Amino acid sequence: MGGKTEASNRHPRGEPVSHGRSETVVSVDGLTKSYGTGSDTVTAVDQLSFEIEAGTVVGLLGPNGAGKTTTIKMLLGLIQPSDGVARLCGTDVEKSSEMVYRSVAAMLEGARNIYWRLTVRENVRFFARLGDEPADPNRVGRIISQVGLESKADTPVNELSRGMKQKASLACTLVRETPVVFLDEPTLGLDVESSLELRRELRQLVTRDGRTVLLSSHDMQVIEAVCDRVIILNDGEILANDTVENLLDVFHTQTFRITVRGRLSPDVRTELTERFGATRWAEHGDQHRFETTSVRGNEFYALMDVLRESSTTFVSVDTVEPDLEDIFLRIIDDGEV
Ligand SMILES: Nc1ncnc2c1ncn2[C@@H]1O[C@H](COP(=O)(O)OP(=O)(O)OP(=O)(O)O)[C@@H](O)[C@H]1O
Repeated sequence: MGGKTEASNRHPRGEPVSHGRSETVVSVDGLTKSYGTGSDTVTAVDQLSFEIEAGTVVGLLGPNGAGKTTTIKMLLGLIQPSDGVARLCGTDVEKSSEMVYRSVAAMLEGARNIYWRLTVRENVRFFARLGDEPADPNRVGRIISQVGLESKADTPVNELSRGMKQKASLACTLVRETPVVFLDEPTLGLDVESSLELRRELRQLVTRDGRTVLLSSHDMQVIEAVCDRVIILNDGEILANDTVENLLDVFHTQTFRITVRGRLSPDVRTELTERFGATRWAEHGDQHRFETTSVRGNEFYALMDVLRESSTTFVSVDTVEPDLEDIFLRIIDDGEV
C-alpha cells in the first residue's frame, strides 16, 4: 500500500452529519511524551498531530502500550507533554484547567471516576450538579435508565458487578452534558445486550446532541459500529487516521477462503504458503481451511492444480470481506497503511 491515508468528510454510517459547519474541537500538534531519563527513556507518544471535528465519534486504537492512555491524559491536562500542544475548543489544555473541566467529561477504565461508597443515583446526581445548572431529577433518572441501571439505582456502587460499575461510570460521564466526551474502554465487562445499547447511545450522543466523542477500545465491533473515523497508534506514532469506510475500501482485497478434505502433506502446505501466501490455517476433523489474498488471475488455477495433485478433495472456495479487526491487524503488522 502506498502512503498514509487521509481523513475524508464522508460519513460511513450513511447519516447526514448533524452539524453544519465543521469546527475543530480537539487539536493535537506535535504532541510528545517521554518517561524516564537517559538510556531508560521511553517515548510513549511521539510527535502526534491530529484534529477531531465537532459532532463526530473518533476511535483511538492501538495494541497495549501504543500510547492511547498517555494521549488521553495529556488531552485532559493530567500529565504534561514533553513537547507539542493539545488544544480543546481552541485553547491549550495546559493554560486552562477550568476550560478542560467545562469542555470534557471522561470515563476512565475501571470506573475509577466515580465514588464507590455512594449509590448509583447519588453518584449521577453529584456529577450532574458539577455542571452550571442545578441537577434536573428527570435527567438523572433518564440517564440511569438509559444505561439499564434502574433496578440498581439505590445500590452502592461497590455492591455492583464490574459491568454495572462500568454502566454507572458511563452514566456519570454522560450526565455532565459537556461538548466533548472521552471514553476509555467503555464496553469492557458489558454483556452483549448492554454493549449494543451503549453503541446506540453513543451514536445518539452525536446525532441527537451534537457531542464529540473520543473512544479508546480494543473491541473492533464497537469501533466499527460507532466510529466515524479511527486513529491507529503504535509505538506512540500514528499509523492510520481515516474514516472506517475508507479503511475498509483501501483494504478491500480479494480474499479467498479455501476448504479441502483429506491428508495435506507438509510439503503441499509449505508450497501453498510460499507460492500462494496461504495463511490463517484451520483444521476441523479431516477438513483443512486456509485463506489467501495474493492470488491473481491464472495463479488461482495454479493453486487449484496444486490441490488437485495433492491427496485432498476440494470442498469449497468462498470470498471473504475484511472487517475492521483484519484491517487493524494488517496495519499494525505492516507498520503503515
Ligand atoms: N508513568 C509511566 N512511567 C513510565 N512509562 C510509562 C508510564 N506510563 C506509560 N508508560 C509507558 O508508555 C508507553 C505507552 O503507555 P500507554 O499506557 O499510554 O499505552 P496504552 O496504549 O494506553 O496501552 P493499554 O492498551 O495497555 O492501556 C508504554 O510503553 C508504557 O509502558
